[in-house]
Parts: sequence; C-alpha cells; structure tokens
Amino acid sequence: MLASRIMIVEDEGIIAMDIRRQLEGFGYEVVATAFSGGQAITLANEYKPDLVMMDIVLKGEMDGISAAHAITESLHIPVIFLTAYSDPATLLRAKATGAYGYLIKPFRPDELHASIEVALYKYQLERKLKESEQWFGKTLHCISDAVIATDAEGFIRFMNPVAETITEHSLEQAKGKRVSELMTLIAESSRSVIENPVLSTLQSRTVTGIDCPTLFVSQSGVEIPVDDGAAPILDDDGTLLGAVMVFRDITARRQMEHLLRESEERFHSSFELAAIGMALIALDGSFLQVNNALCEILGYTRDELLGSNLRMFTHADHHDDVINHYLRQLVTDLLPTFQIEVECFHKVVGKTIWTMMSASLVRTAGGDPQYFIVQIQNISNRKYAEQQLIYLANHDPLTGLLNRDQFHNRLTQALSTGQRHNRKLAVMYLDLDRFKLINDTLGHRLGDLLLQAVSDRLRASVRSNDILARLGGDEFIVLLSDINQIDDVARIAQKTLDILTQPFTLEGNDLVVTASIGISIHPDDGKDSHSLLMNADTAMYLAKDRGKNNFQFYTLEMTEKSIERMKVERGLRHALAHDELRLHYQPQVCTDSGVVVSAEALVRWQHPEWGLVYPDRFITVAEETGLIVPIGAWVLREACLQAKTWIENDGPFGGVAVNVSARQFLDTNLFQTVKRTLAETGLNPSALELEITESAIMQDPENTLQVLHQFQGLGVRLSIDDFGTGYSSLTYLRRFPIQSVKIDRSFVIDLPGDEGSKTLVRAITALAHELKLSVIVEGVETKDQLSFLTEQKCDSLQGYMFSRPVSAEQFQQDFINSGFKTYLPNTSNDQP
Ligand SMILES: Nc1nc2c(ncn2[C@@H]2O[C@@H]3COP(=O)(O)O[C@H]4[C@@H](O)[C@H](n5cnc6c(=O)[nH]c(N)nc65)O[C@@H]4COP(=O)(O)O[C@H]3[C@H]2O)c(=O)[nH]1
Repeated sequence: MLASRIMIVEDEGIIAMDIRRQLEGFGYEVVATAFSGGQAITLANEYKPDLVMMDIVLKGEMDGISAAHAITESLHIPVIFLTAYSDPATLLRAKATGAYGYLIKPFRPDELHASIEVALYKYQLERKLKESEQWFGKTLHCISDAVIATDAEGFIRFMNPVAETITEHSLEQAKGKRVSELMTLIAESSRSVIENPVLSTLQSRTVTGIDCPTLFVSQSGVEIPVDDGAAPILDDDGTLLGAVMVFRDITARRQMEHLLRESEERFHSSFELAAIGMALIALDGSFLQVNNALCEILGYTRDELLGSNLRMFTHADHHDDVINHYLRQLVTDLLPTFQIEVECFHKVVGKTIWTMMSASLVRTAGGDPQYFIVQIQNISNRKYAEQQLIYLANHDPLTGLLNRDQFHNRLTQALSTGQRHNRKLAVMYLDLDRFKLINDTLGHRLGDLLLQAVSDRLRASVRSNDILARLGGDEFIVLLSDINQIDDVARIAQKTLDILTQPFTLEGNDLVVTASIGISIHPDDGKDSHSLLMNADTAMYLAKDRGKNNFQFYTLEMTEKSIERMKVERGLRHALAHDELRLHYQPQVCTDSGVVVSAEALVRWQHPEWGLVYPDRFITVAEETGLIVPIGAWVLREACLQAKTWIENDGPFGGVAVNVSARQFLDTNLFQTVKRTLAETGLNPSALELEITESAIMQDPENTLQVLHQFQGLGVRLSIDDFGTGYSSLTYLRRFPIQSVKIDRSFVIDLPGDEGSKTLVRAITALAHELKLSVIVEGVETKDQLSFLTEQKCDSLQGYMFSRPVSAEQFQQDFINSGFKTYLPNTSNDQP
C-alpha cells in the first residue's frame, strides 16, 4: 500500500523538521513543507497531497486558517490545524473551514498519529458518501419518471427535474410543502379528487398505487394523465423516514393506446364490412376469425367455418401449392405476401368457385409467426369469362371441336413428342362430299346441323388421345397419334367413312353423306405440321378424284400433281378469258348405214406453251373449281352454232352430243343456259344431245330426274355416258327420260375376244332396247369390234376406227363435204 502523502505548513523551521521526522517515522511521505500561507496554496496545487498539517499562526499576511480555507475550497484536501492557541474564536474560525482535526501544541507523537489516521479515514468516508450521493442525485435527475420524496410527516424533501416540470415547482419552492399542496389528482372518469398515494403510504407503511386512470391537475390547471404510486422509506430498523412517490406523464402512451384502439376498431370494421372475404388463419390453417363476405362466398355459417381448416375448402389440386408451398414461404420470410388463384369448394355439393386468395403473415413484436391474414375474392365470373374466351379462341363455335390454330399447336406438340419417342403419327384430312349441294338446296341451317351431327359421330369414333378439329366449312381433321402400322390408319379411315354413310335424320330429312379422306404420315410424308397438313389435303383431293367416299394416302408424286392442279386452274381461268378453248368433233356413225349421223363435241385447250391440252388433264380441275360451268356454257354455244351450220348442209347429219359433267348439274342455271343457247343459236333442241355420265346421275338421282324432265320438256335428247361403269339402278333407268345409253370404251377394248365383255355388251344392248333406248358404243377401233357390235345391233358407233376427234374444219372436210361416209382410222394430228 502506498504511504499517505502529507504537506507540512509551519513557519518555525525546527518545529517543521521535527514534525517531518515524526511523520516519516509513522511511515507517511512528506511531499512538501511550506512556511507561509501563500506558499502553502502554491505547493498544495503543485503536489496535491492527501493531507495538510497547517499551523494557524504563520508569518506574513495570510494565516493558516485562510490558507486552509483556500486549499479546501479549491482542492478539497483535508486539513489538520496545529496551534499553540486554543481560544474559542480561533477554534470557531478553524471549524468553519471544515477542518478534519485540531492539535494543540505541544502534542504527543501518538496524538499526532491518531489525528492523522482519523482525518484520513473521515475524509475517505465523506468522499465515498459524496460520490454515492452524487450518483443517486444524477440517477434521479436522469430518469424520465417524476420522483418526489417526503419526510414522515409528508413534507417534501426532494424532487427531481421531471417532478419540477410536471408540478411547475422548483425543488426550492416545493421543499417543506405538503405533497398534496403541489399535486391535485382526480379520477379521469368521475373527475372526483383522489387522495395522494403518499398519504396512504405514510399511513399504511406499504406500497400504494391508484387503480383507476388518473389525471394530474397542475397549478396552472393543465390536466396530465399520470400513472403513479408511492412507497415508504424505512430505515434499517423499520422506522418510517418518509415516502417516495414515482409518477409519470402518460399522455404519449394514452395517445398511442388511443391510436391503437382506433386502428383496431378501424381494422375490425373494415374486416367485418369488407366486400371481399377475409379471415385470420392460424399457422396450422384453421380459421380464427372470418367475416360475413367469406361466409357468403363459401356458403357456410361463421360457426361452421370457425374451427375448420382452410384445406377443407380448397380444391385438392391446390393443397400443395397454396397451403404448403406459399404459406411456408411466408413463414420462412421468402415472400412478404402472395396472391394466387385457387379453386374452392362451396357448401352446395359439387359446386366449386374460383377465388383470388391473397395472404400475408402477422408476426409478434419478437418476430415470431402469429397468424395469416387471408383475403378471398370470388372471381368465378371473371374466371369463367376467361375460360370462355380461351375456349372460343381455341374451338370452332359451331361444333365445339378444336379450330385450325389450336389444331396446329396440338399437332406441333404431338410432332415433337412423336419425334422424341420415334413414333409415327397420321393426319387424316376429311372433306364431306357434296356438302355444298346440301347447303345450297336444304339451307344453311340444316347444313350447320349436319356439320354438328358429323362432328358428333367423328368425336365418338376417334380414340381419346386422338385430336379432332374442324378446319372450316366441311373440312375436318383427325390426328392419330401412336401409330403401330399403317394398316391401322386405313382401318380407322374406313371405319370413319362407314360411320358417316349411316343416314342422318335432321329435322325430318334423311340425309346420306359421304366423305373423302386424305392421309399423310409423319415422318414419311412430312416432318412439320404445315407439310403434313398440306399433303393430307393433297391426298384428300386424290380421294375425290377417285370417286369420293374413299380414303387415299399421300404419295410423293401427288405433290407434283397438286402443283400441276394449281397450274391448270390458273391456266384455265386465263384460257377462258383469252379464247384458248377449242372444240373437236368425233363422228358418230349409224351402224346400219355406215354414215355419220352426228358428232360428239370434245373440248380442247390450245395452250400457248403446252400445245393442245386434252380434257383428261383439265376437266377434273375444272369440275373441282367450278370452272366447268363457264367452260360448259362455252362448249354448248360453240357446238350448237357448229351443228346448226352442218345440219343446214342438207344431209343425214342430225345433231351434236355435248358432255355435261356432274358439277354442271349442280348448277341451278344449267337448264336456263341450255334453253337460252338453243334460242340464241337457233338449233333445233332435238339436234342437241346431252351426255351425262352414269356416276353423275347416281350422285343425286332425285334431283337429276327433275332436271332431266325439264330438258325433256325442252325437246333436248338425253344420253347416259360411260354406261356400265357405275351402279345405275334399273328402276331409275326406266324412270329417266333418256333416249340412249353409251356403252363405255372399257367394255369394247377386249372385244370380241373377252367373254365377259361380250356378255356385258350383249346384256346392256338387250336391256336398253327393251327399254326402248338406242345404244351407242364408243371406243370402236377394230373391224372385229365393229362386226361384233353390228351383230349385237348396236345403233351407232364412235371410235378411232372411223375417226379421232378432229377440228371443225377437218370434220367439215372429212365428213360434211364428203357425203358423210365413214373412213377407216385417219391420221389426224389429234393424238390423245
Ligand atoms: N382410246 C380410244 N379413245 C377414244 C376412241 N374414240 C373416242 N375416244 C376418246 O374417248 C373420249 C370420249 O369422250 P367421253 O367418254 O365423253 O369422255 C370425255 C368427257 O368425259 C370429257 N370431256 C371432253 N370434253 C368435254 C366437255 O366439253 N365437257 C365436259 N363436261 N366433259 C368433257 O373428257 C373425256 C375425255 O375426252 P377426250 O380426251 O376427248 O376423249 C374422248 C375421245 O377422244 C377410241 O376408239 N379409242
């Protein structure tokens, strides 16, 4: 332990040395010796000793008491006076300086030692007390609560600055006053005066608080909400020393509570009255609170919902998504909030509603998840409208089948899947035969009904993983995925055709429709959706070409054919407008006389680049595109004009035969066209023979019959072309107002060697004659054929044996100008 440091102030050098010696003998360190008051102050400042031994009587102006006063005041160093004088006046002055000891000279060493130790101890004690007081004082000054301490009688002894501010009194003003003089407390609700808790505490010696909300009324009349209480101050032996009251201005807290209450009320009323469903949901998904709107949305009562779990109302598909995934993201703070569409169950069994669910998480002040606030809006109407829009965008409104765009999408998807798994797909392009006729004759309404009925049948016939679409008009498309073998596709196509040929009964009409189907196979016939569709379409045209009501697969050469078809179509339009069509005539010879009695007009196309084009290259295209109607009208007029001039030559030549195709028969103006042409050209109607193929007649026998009767009334001759190739019913043959049948070339070609052909020609001739019809045979090329047909008494003959079809000039020259005699096959340039 360090020795205490002492300074000696003594003007007598010997005494000073003696004291120094004694002090050092006690183990103290003498840091300085001063001989005057002024020097004492200077050295005390310099050395800051722990204690000063001060002689009162000093030489010079300043005595020891004054010097001690200065040192104590400025440096707080304890001083022990040393003096030979002990008169009361001096003692009083010395005491006033707060001296720590007083030694009368001469003193004994033990007196000196004891005085020093007592002084140092007292000084230490006082210093600690002072520090402690300062600490408490500062604490009371710093705390935000108001503190008032009274003595046991209730007189104020202490107030901290906060109490001074609230009571509007300084400590000095308040000291000695009763606490009730400074503070008036009233109950907030009743406004009656409340006894100050200090008084109760002094009486009861226990802690006292005020239960009700209290207002402090200040001297100036300001009312401050306070929270207060008092506690007794007891000393160690339990004696009551006073009371301490602690109170605080709770205006801010009140305002906060008020705001909180208001905000809670606002929340509750907006929660209850909200137009959208709202719920507070526990972390496990159970409803804690629900509003009316939610009850209405889900169809349950409040009681039914409370205690139930959100999961019970959400559609199973959404459980994982909504409840587990998104709510977990809120809890783990990955999302602040979320909004998703959820399908919910309604109380009505089987009814579901679409909702927009938004949720956020409420946490405690400590950040722990507490509950979810969930908003649920019924968006069923919007959702259904959206679904409707999507449906309309992807479906054909008439049949409900997928539309073209959607089919493309599905096909593209199927192709990529097919490519991945190396599987074949088939695209079936289906077009109804003669649909336009039904539409035109029976009306669009029935046409629509038929399309719906057809789509129903198709729907029933395809497998669940096949895709069916309507491309528009009477065109349907089926995508067959997962094809094992091509034969399966053929079987499905045939089945589809069979299903369609069953009659449809629509509004009392029995309708029989057939279809033509074109099929392309992926990847053989195309790798992408566009080429597959195009090639199936091409194949469909082939099916049409091959008599309709059949299916055809796409082959590579068909691409060329379709390109050719497009070129021909474009060229034909040009040909009509630029007079490129020509008529050639082939003589028809009377079997008995061998003279030319008539001619068949056959159209040719004098193409500027292709040369002379024969009908087999363009008639089908003309029929498909409808161009056959204007071409037919041109042929008719040209043939009538020509026939009229040849008839006027006054010979056996009696008329001209003109081909009328099935498509022309569908044209409602055909009869008027023929009638007008005859009138305009002046040709006798009986000099005109219309050749109608057997298959054309059989497409719609009832309608044909009507038109044929009109022609009969006009006096025009009618003939069935290509007879024997179709399936004419004998009943019809009898009913048709025809004059002749033309036996097809295919039955002549193997005559007379082939027994079958002979039998057929014999039978047709006999039958026709039986029905009083004349028989003309085409394709006669050889003498043997001629003699067989002559034997059979066929009425007239046509064929290369007599002449190829030739130009009008050639015909004029060969037959008209030459007495109508027939010739053996000529060498005209008309080479089919
Ligand atoms: N091998 C062979 N052939 C013979 C013989 N005698 C005549 N032919 C050919 O047989 C066809 C007879 O005409 P079609 O059966 O009415 O068959 C016609 C007809 O269906 C159609 N066609 C021709 N012109 C017209 C027309 O103006 N209007 C319509 N709608 N179709 C026409 O085109 C088809 C083909 O006409 P073309 O090429 O002129 O062919 C003609 C003619 O050249 C023969 O001894 N041997």
